Amino acid sequence: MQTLTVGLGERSYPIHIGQELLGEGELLQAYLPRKRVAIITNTTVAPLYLARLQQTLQAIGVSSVPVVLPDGEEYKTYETLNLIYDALLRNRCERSTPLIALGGGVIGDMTGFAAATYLRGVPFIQIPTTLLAQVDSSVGGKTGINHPLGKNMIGAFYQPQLVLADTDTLNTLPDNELAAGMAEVIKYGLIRDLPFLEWLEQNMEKLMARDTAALQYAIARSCRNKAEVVAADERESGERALLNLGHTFGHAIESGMGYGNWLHGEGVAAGTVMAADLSQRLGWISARDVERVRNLFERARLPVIAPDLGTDKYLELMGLDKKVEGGKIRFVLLKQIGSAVVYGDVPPELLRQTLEACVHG
Ligand SMILES: NC(=O)c1ccc[n+]([C@@H]2O[C@H](COP(=O)([O-])OP(=O)(O)OC[C@H]3O[C@@H](n4cnc5c(N)ncnc54)[C@H](O)[C@@H]3O)[C@@H](O)[C@H]2O)c1
Ligand SMILES: O=C(O)C(=O)C[C@@H](O)[C@H](O)[C@H](O)COP(=O)(O)O
Ligand SMILES: [Zn+2]
Repeated sequence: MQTLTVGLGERSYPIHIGQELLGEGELLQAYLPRKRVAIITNTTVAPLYLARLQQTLQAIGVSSVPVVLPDGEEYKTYETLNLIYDALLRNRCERSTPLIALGGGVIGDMTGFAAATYLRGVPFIQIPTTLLAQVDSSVGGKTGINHPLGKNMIGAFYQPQLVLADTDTLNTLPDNELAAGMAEVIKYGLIRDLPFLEWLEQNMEKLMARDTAALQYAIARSCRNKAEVVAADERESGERALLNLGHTFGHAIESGMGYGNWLHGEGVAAGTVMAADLSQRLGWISARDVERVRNLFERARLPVIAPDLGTDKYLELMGLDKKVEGGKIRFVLLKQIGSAVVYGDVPPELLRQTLEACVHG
């Protein structure tokens, strides 16, 4: 097992990464003094891992209230959030009752937001079971739900007390979901960790074949990158925005195509190729660099051609991005491979060229 820390003063917390952690009650014990928790999960993850977690909790004398939600990005909504509140109230969960998120990023984001708001705040623990959640969404405290007009539009910054990433849970993850997580892994290399990007280029086939040691290394290195960024800029007043590489385009793809039709990681992959294309049009990176980015996503079996929503639709959807300032869209772009910046002065003509070029490959 490897342990990292997200350094946020008295709100600092550990990330434990390793095999068979769902059975390690001692890692949870200190966070459950009142011996009762609510486990928020979904209809896919519950049959796989709920009983195992409940057994582990029982062994340390902790009882649990399971809350099993419908599965899918299309359920990351106000209505589903309300199902969590209903269950917590019906079961008389108190301020001292921690919530455990057992699942992927959708469950983690919604559980975190429920924890931030139920009784004005209860403790929560992340037990991420997808690659994406283990490398990204379980760390850093961005919580929330979607709005029909835009991704993650309603939410709060609210940190978990503990992240427990049991890499064995990835054994049941479908291939396309493994690939989706890889998009965020590649992101860290592109924005701030060139040696990691080079390692990914050397090891992508091993990772996609689920080599245990390679996956464990990639998860830990991703978490280290994310933890450093979050510790430096918890509420995204600066550097944290770099974690949004590919997301301005990607979120537009997700909402424009209808939530759940493109996976988040798939939107990020195609969106990152668009960001690379735009960076090239600005003269910052070369055509070979763009090809390098495209090639790595392809090797991770991710889409590199964006859906043709129409240029005006893209512009409308991206106009709702959370990074918009004074009506101007601010993009995360590549100054060079391994180094990103936030840039708000993209000439409209170049943006249109990218939107037209990237939907045709
Ligand atoms: N808060 C953040 O910082 C942050 C970061 C990145 C992404 N996100 C959000 O995370 C979400 C995407 O997360 P995701 O990719 O984990 O998607 P997800 O939560 O929808 O999970 C993907 C699918 O895998 C299933 N699943 C989960 N664990 C499994 C397992 N071990 N075995 C088999 N199936 C399993 C899920 O039920 C679901 O069907 C998006 O809503 C995105 O906006 C948030
Ligand atoms: O943690 C962050 O900060 C990120 O931007 C991580 C992203 O991968 C993630 O998709 C996040 O939810 C996007 O944030 P948003 O503020 O653009 O909704
Ligand atoms: Zn993301």
